[in-house]
Amino acid sequence: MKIIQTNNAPAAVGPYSQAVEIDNLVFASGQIALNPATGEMAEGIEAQAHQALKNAQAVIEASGAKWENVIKTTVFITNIDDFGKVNEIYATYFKQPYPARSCVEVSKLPKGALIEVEVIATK
Ligand SMILES: C=C(N)C(=O)O
Repeated sequence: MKIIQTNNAPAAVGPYSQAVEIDNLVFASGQIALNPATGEMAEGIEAQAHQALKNAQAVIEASGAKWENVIKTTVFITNIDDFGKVNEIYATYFKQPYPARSCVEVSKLPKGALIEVEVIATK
């Protein structure tokens, strides 16, 4: 098992690693829209979706896996009415054939985030 750590994504906001690699799989923790340079949360669902996806990509790339090799994602959003907006942005980060995905509405996310994105990739 290998722990992945990068300054190109926000530091963990709790007792977890940014990602854990085992065999040929990289399990990344959920990313919220904190700017890794400033620690500030992006504002609004669109900006948060971009930042959360960028953070997830930075973690995966820090592991040496390719973003194209993401196989499964989970998207947590605090308002399912944002589903369409999130899909539009999400689709710009992935090419077909898309990874498997679950998208769920949750009541609250850490630090008041509107979205959290979790990914699993192969190496
Ligand atoms: C942001 C997280 N991934 C967490 O708190 O677990």
